[in-house]
Amino acid sequence: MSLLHPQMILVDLDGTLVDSVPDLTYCVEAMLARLGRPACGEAAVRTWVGNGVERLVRRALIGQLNGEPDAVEFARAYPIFLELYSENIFQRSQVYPGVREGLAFMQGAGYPLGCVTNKAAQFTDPLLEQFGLRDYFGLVISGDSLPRQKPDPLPLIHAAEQFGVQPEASLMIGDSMSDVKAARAAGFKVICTTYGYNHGVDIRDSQPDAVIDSFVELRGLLASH
Ligand SMILES: O=C(O)COP(=O)(O)O
Ligand SMILES: [Mg+2]
Repeated sequence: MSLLHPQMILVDLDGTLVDSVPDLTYCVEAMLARLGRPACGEAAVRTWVGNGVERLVRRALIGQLNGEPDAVEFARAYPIFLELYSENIFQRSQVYPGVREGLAFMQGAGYPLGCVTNKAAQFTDPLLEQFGLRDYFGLVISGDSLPRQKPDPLPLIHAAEQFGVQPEASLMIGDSMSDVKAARAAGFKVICTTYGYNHGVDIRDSQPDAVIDSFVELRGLLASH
């Protein structure tokens, strides 16, 4: 592939910048324990992350990706999870190797950067701040910032408008099929990480424009001006 030269780059958070599943698992399992239910294990949580914390809690209650839990049980469980996660956003989570180098490269090359996540804003901001990542981004859009989240293209189109850049001149970097679907629907190019969370499916099946094992590989894919 020839070097990409977008005018703006959006980056996903969970599974792309930060391995947040250890904290999410801790909170899901603590919630299940309070409800008198057995633990689900980290491997399952890894396949359930990506569509926001509300979907994560619904999936944990039914023990699978698709379907709906009992409404009364969900109404009991969700506030428990929110309380737990607000106190355990970053304690067990880590920035993936190569991410800081990749962000510094993109910033140094003059690319305007935004973060677009399905994570709720009350958790996004402290997580980015804690790891010193917030200042790379001129714009942060969370899962509840707009009426619709990824895979809907709305957050990507909104971000392009805010930066004053055409979607066709924009790039999304993410880890899941939601990132690819949102990017395609918005008219963005898309690069995916191989290490993130994609519901247990190989992200190559979604045919992103390129895949990377680490953000350091962005040097070889993006023009450095
Ligand atoms: O489901 C989540 O909260 C994670 O969302 P993200 O991968 O869009 O950051
Ligand atoms: Mg993600």
